[in-house]
Amino acid sequence: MTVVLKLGGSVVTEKDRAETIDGAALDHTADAIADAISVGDVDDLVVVHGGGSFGHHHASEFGVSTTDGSHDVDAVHAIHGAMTTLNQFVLRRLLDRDVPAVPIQPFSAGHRSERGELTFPFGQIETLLSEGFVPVLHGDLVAHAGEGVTVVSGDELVVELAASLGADRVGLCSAVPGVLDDADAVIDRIDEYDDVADVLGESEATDVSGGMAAKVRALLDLDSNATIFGRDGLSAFLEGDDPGTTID
Ligand SMILES: Nc1ncnc2c1ncn2[C@@H]1O[C@H](COP(=O)(O)OP(=O)(O)OP(=O)(O)O)[C@@H](O)[C@H]1O
Ligand SMILES: C=C(C)CCOP(=O)(O)O
Repeated sequence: MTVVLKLGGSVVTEKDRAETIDGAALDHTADAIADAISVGDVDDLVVVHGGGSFGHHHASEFGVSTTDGSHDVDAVHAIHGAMTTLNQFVLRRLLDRDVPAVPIQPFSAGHRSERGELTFPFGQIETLLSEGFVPVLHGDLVAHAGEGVTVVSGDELVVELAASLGADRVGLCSAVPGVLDDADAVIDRIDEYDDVADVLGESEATDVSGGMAAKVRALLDLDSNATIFGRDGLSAFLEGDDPGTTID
């Protein structure tokens, strides 16, 4: 069973305070992952984490998004540097619980064409999985023809990974319990973007990659189902349930 799990930046960081980890949430998340691996609920797991107050804060300061790039070398070091710092925090929490987590830095691997299409090699991830590791990727910057560098969101990586690895389960853990309707109730299932377009917005925090609207749009393009759930749904998702919202 191959599982791709995105830990939203809004879960693992305090998204409104620059470069601030949510230590308790990170502990809870790492516990849930370690438990799922130790009881055999998950064998092949790829983790992707988002930017939260590390990536988005710096990306916004330098005016870099998934489409607007920069040639400023300081922007590269600030944004990519913050993401590798966050990645170290996530890895440390997993390693402390004996999860064989290893880093994959998208900046060193992927690139975009002038049209913005992402190319990302997955051979190293497949091989690491078959050798028993848990690759941990993150939203990052990538080289972008004609733009310098742009942001690659963790959500984009999840979609590419799920398709390339033929993932059995895809989950996005975010700060909200699922996609919410206009009365703030969790929508159980989404199969058409237009059915929910009116309630989908950007993130309430600083976010350069499009918030919930971009997530739903990207996940609808996947052949397999994906699930969007909150912190409390993580263990249930890893046990095989579908908490929150299923994107068909
Ligand atoms: N209909 C909706 N239902 C739920 N959340 C919504 C909706 N519309 C907008 N949002 C916003 O989208 C946010 C989730 O997107 P966001 O990109 O912040 O999540 P994330 O993936 O956890 O963070 P990051 O991008 O840092 O990884 C919610 O916290 C909320 O502010
Ligand atoms: C802002 C950066 C560098 C990463 C964005 O990744 P996301 O939080 O998954 O959208």
